[in-house]
Amino acid sequence: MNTAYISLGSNMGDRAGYLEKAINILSSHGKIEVTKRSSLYETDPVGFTEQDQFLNMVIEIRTSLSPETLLHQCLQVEIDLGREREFKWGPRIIDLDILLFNHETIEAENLLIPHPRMQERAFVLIPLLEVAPSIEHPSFNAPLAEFLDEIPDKEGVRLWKQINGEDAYVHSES
Ligand SMILES: Nc1ncnc2c1ncn2[C@@H]1O[C@H](COP(=O)(O)OP(=O)(O)OP(=O)(O)O)[C@@H](O)[C@H]1O
Ligand SMILES: Nc1nc2c(c(=O)[nH]1)N=C(CO)CN2
Repeated sequence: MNTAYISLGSNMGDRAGYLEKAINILSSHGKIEVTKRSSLYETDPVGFTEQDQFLNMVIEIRTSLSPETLLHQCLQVEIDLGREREFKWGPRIIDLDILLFNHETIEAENLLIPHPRMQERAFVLIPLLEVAPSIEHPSFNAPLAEFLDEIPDKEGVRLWKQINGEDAYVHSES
């Protein structure tokens, strides 16, 4: 059985509803079990900044699927929910990125794992560290918490809805 981490984001329409639907569609696939889910974070857009704020979260899954089939399932969720790709880093009703797959590194034409930009993104690292506080980056062999320490724009990521109760990792703005 494989363990993987997936980042979900939405910045159009019923953002929380799209995240929930995406998780439901993934779970309805008999070979994907969602084992942990982070709180929801409202995040300032990174990259193309002239767009609405995102809701972001991370889930941990267990699956017997290969990384390629898991990617296919993630892309299928995006299609099922009606995502239209306007332009790279632009607004989207749903986006699913595979962050980590076991401790593997994969460099295929259509699939890069670990996700190449994950260690630069507070909107990824804060929810990821909530569900997996001591997880390491497979290529750098360093705890991902160390990368978060280096990111200057953490105030752009705010807790929106706590899912895991008092134990949730909460980035404090004060
Ligand atoms: N780890 C990964 N998870 C999801 N998609 C990946 C991954 N590695 C490569 N891809 C490829 O990226 C494509 C999706 O790119 P997309 O246009 O959604 O990028 P983006 O989400 O806008 O930007 P970013 O990749 O910076 O998050 C997919 O079709 C897929 O083939
Ligand atoms: N805050 C935030 N910014 C982004 C996001 C995202 O999910 N959240 N996704 C992007 C492309 O994947 C680009 N920029």
